Amino acid sequence: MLLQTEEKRNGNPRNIEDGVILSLRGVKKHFGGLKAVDGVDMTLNKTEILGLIGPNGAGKTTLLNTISGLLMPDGGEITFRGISITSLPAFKRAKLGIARTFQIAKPFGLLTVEENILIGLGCKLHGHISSLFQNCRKQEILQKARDIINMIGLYDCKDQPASSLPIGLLRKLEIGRALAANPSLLLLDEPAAGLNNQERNELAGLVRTIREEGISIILIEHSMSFVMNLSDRIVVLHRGRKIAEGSPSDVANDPLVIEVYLGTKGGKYAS
Ligand SMILES: Nc1ncnc2c1ncn2[C@@H]1O[C@H](COP(=O)(O)OP(=O)(O)OP(=O)(O)O)[C@@H](O)[C@H]1O
Repeated sequence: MLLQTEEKRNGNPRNIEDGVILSLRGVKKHFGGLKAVDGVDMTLNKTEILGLIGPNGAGKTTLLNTISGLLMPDGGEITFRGISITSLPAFKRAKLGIARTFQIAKPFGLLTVEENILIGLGCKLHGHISSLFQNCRKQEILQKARDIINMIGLYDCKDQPASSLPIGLLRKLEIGRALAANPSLLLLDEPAAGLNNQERNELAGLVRTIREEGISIILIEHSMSFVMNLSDRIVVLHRGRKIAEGSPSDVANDPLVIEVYLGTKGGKYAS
């Protein structure tokens, strides 16, 4: 098995409700008078792909940031694998198994694809990259890096500097770097933005493979075909509030979602 999730490492996960890996209750994040996230309740099931959609400025990235710990919520409770993480800093959430990608991929451009993945593995396993090259587990770590590189489909360019990659491959590398942290929850912020159809299809295949490895996924995306085809369930945000939740077709048929976000393009996903 390529990646070991917490469940696979430890047998039964600690103390979590049946099937639920992440739970948000009344989560709020305000910027001055702006209620960017305004009391959101949400759950994520194990190995579920949850699409998070809504108009620009709806609060999607802000909500993701409160889950990853980049932002501390101003109210509410976030539980991950049965543990309250509401006030934990980002690095502690990462240690518990939450990894993310950003809207703009920022790899170490001068380093190769493989070195970028090794940094993720080194930070996870040893705390500092320099120790990676001295320790006796070098072969094992290199093998893990190769496994991840194979999984993201970048083996042929593993020795190329990251800065030389086109955007479709950069997005995969960004995901590979997140996988190096051995997460059980992966947060993807607009991974398909700017990709052509072929790149999107490849990315969708990768996301499905990651789920098959036992990893739960929250996916923010404006590409409706991408998110509707991939997601088991969709949550719709508008002005910081959850306005709808359900299967892709339920959400596509929801009059309020059609009014504030999907418009007529929702019809295609309504069957
Ligand atoms: N650090 C910040 N300081 C002040 N306002 C912010 C900050 N971050 C986000 N906002 C505001 O919060 C609101 C929600 O932003 P957010 O980026 O979460 O929306 P979004 O749904 O992800 O939008 P998009 O689809 O355009 O990425 C917006 O009005 C945004 O301008």
